Amino acid sequence: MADKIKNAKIVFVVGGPGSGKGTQCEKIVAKYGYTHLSSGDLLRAEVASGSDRGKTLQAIMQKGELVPLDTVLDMIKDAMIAKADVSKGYLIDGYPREVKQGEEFEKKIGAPALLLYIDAKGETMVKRLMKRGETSGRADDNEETIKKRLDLYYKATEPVIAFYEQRGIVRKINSELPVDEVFAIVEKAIDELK
Ligand SMILES: Nc1ncnc2c1ncn2[C@@H]1O[C@H](COP(=O)(O)OP(=O)(O)O)[C@@H](O)[C@H]1O
Ligand SMILES: Nc1ncnc2c1ncn2[C@H]1C[C@H](O)[C@@H](COP(=O)(O)OP(=O)(O)O)O1
Ligand SMILES: [Mg+2]
Repeated sequence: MADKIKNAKIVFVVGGPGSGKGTQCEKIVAKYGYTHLSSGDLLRAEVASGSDRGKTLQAIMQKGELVPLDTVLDMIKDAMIAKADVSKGYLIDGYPREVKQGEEFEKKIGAPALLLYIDAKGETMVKRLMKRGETSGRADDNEETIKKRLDLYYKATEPVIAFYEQRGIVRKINSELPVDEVFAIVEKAIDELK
């Protein structure tokens, strides 16, 4: 595995629910042609397939909890391998959500070159998610689940940022700004990778 993707940069995209991870990843794909892998999207695809595994996942996600580490890591790994021949870079969006996920990823796949920390205030994230919930059809974009996701983000995911800060690969992105202004900051971080 490490061999197949050795020349591709791995970028972790971390931030709270509704911070704007997916929005910025789309723009990175458009400009840089990186492969975008959202753990949430991969999980929702499994749910949509109607499989038994999907049903179990759906119940966990609806409660705003984390699905088992092995499930999500295997999905990401398979998706990375499938794109290995064409990828110059990978955006790993929504992963790691806890320090242990980062450690296991590095054991099985490789080390990230950069962590984009998409940062917005709690109240901003709640507002955006409530708005997104009007059209997203996502079972977890409701007030009760949003609150749980936010709590879990502060408890489990923020330590991930501190963990990678020690390694000097974290770039904090102010996601309170309009989308294009946020992207201008993101571009600088990606350009520095080259
Ligand atoms: N910089 C921004 N300013 C205003 N709204 C934003 C910004 N970034 C994202 N949004 C909106 O907030 C919502 C959540 O964004 P999304 O990219 O889905 O976040 P995440 O993937 O982190 O949950 C979306 O409806 C999106 O259009
Ligand atoms: N790395 C991961 N580990 C465990 N569960 C995950 C996961 N990534 C996503 N999930 C599950 C739990 C999340 O509440 C749900 C939605 O994730 P998401 O689509 O990344 O949310 P968002 O983009 O709003 O931050 O999927
Ligand atoms: Mg997202």
